[in-house]
Amino acid sequence: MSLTRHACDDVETQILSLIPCSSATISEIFNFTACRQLLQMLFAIIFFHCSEYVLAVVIHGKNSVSLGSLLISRNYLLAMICSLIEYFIEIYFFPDLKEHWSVSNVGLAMVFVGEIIRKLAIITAGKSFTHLIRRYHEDHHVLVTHGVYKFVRHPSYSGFFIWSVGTQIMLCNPLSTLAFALVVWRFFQQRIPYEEFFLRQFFGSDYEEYARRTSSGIPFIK
Ligand SMILES: C[S@@+](CC[C@H](N)C(=O)[O-])C[C@H]1O[C@@H](n2cnc3c(N)ncnc32)[C@H](O)[C@@H]1O
Repeated sequence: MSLTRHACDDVETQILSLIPCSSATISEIFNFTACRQLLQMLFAIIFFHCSEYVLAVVIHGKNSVSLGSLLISRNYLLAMICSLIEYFIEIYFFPDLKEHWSVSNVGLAMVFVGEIIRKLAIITAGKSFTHLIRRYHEDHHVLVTHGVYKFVRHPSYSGFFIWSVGTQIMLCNPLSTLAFALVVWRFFQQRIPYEEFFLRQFFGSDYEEYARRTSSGIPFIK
């Protein structure tokens, strides 16, 4: 009986001795740097998705918009979760990596710039902008070549490219920065020719000429 009690006391002492240690570790992980970077990330994500949905409702009307306009896919969620896992592993094992504030601030600036370019594109294209690629021409779908579309053919994609890579630079996540750049680039490399196939069908030589004089807006994609 007294032996069992002794054993219990030992276990209790060991558990208690662990508590201050683990709370210190948690406060080390959630220091000022982590709180600021993770809050910035949270705001960037919430603002991006909510504003996509609100703009779609304002432009197309509530009845024509689904929750798909929040632009949250399974692969996107997976990518974001992986980037957070990278963040927590690195802040635990290499905390100094997250203290590169000049790098993180460049990422924050990219998030702002990317967001502005994307939203300018959506507002400029108005009803011609849909989250899903149109495969049939509709009367109100006109070729847009003014505003941000004067400078690049795919400003909303340029904006998203800058925004998404920016979120990872902001978190000082080297692996996810590289992975996001590659995956998002590959996604647009496949999507742009598909989208332009229909734009050429809808607008013929007008689109041909526009495409000839205007670059895509994504590096290494013609
Ligand atoms: C998700 S939006 C992307 C628009 C454009 N690629 C961009 O990055 O800003 C896709 C829809 O926009 C339409 N679209 C793309 N470029 C357009 C243009 N210059 N004028 C009119 N519609 C366009 C396509 O037909 C497609 O249905």
